[in-house]
Amino acid sequence: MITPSFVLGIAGGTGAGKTTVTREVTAALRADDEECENPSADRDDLMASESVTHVPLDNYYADRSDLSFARRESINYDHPSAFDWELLRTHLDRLCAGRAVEMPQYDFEVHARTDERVRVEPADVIVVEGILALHDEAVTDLFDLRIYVETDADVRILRRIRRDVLKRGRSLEGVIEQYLSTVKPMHEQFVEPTKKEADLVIPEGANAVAVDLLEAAIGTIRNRRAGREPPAEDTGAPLVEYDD
Ligand SMILES: Nc1ncnc2c1ncn2[C@@H]1O[C@H](COP(=O)(O)OP(=O)(O)O)[C@@H](O)[C@H]1O
Ligand SMILES: Nc1ccn([C@@H]2O[C@H](COP(=O)(O)O)[C@@H](O)[C@H]2O)c(=O)n1
Repeated sequence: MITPSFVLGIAGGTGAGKTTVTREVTAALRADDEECENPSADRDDLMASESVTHVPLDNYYADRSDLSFARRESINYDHPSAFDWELLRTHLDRLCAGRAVEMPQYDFEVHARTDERVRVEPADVIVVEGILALHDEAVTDLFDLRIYVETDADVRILRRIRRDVLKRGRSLEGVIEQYLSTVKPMHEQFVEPTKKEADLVIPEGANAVAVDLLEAAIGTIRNRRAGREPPAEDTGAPLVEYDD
């Protein structure tokens, strides 16, 4: 049984780059862990190693399969009430206690959970990522480090149009209508204000400097907790916060 030693929360607006930051930090941490355990590991070994558990908030949209497609299409998915916070809290508590969860999966094309559940095992590091990852106090209290990814609204909507049309089965008109009616106002009312909860603000999504800093900070805290000496090059320097 693994009891996680570090829980990271990554919030930010739609299209900000949260998933990309999560992917890069995860790859960096897996590479670090694999290198410690197996200095000659190749890329396939790295992909197979599971030292990080990813918890996307998107999988915790409330199950509204009782509603018609038309009704589900009109839900405000950027309001906190769209999420099943209770299930998320239960699952995070279980993972933090070293127990596996059956994680729901979400299908954006039909605005509903799929029938599939994926068994997710706890790893040494847990990354919780989503637009409102820093919204719920009980969830935020679990985080050892809180990140807010900040990207200009025009860049985010351009990224979102491309993604929603290509990958989420949406029309251009639909994306624009949803953005103006709910995504933008909810971002301003609920998402952006969570920036003040963050320990670190990362501009533009993934960038090499930010990922290196995150990796070093997580490594320092994990080493300290495990009672290990930091590597020679690890200065234990404090985290850097980016200003607006
Ligand atoms: N720093 C960056 N520079 C350029 N494109 C980026 C950057 N970060 C993310 N992207 C791209 O923007 C899109 C949205 O990123 P994603 O990480 O999925 O955002 P989010 O999870 O916040 O919605 C993706 O196509 C991704 O490749
Ligand atoms: N059925 C749904 C559920 C959610 N959305 C949108 O997804 C966005 C959050 O995901 P990101 O990967 O962009 O962070 C959120 O802004 C919702 O509007 C949706 O369109 N349909």
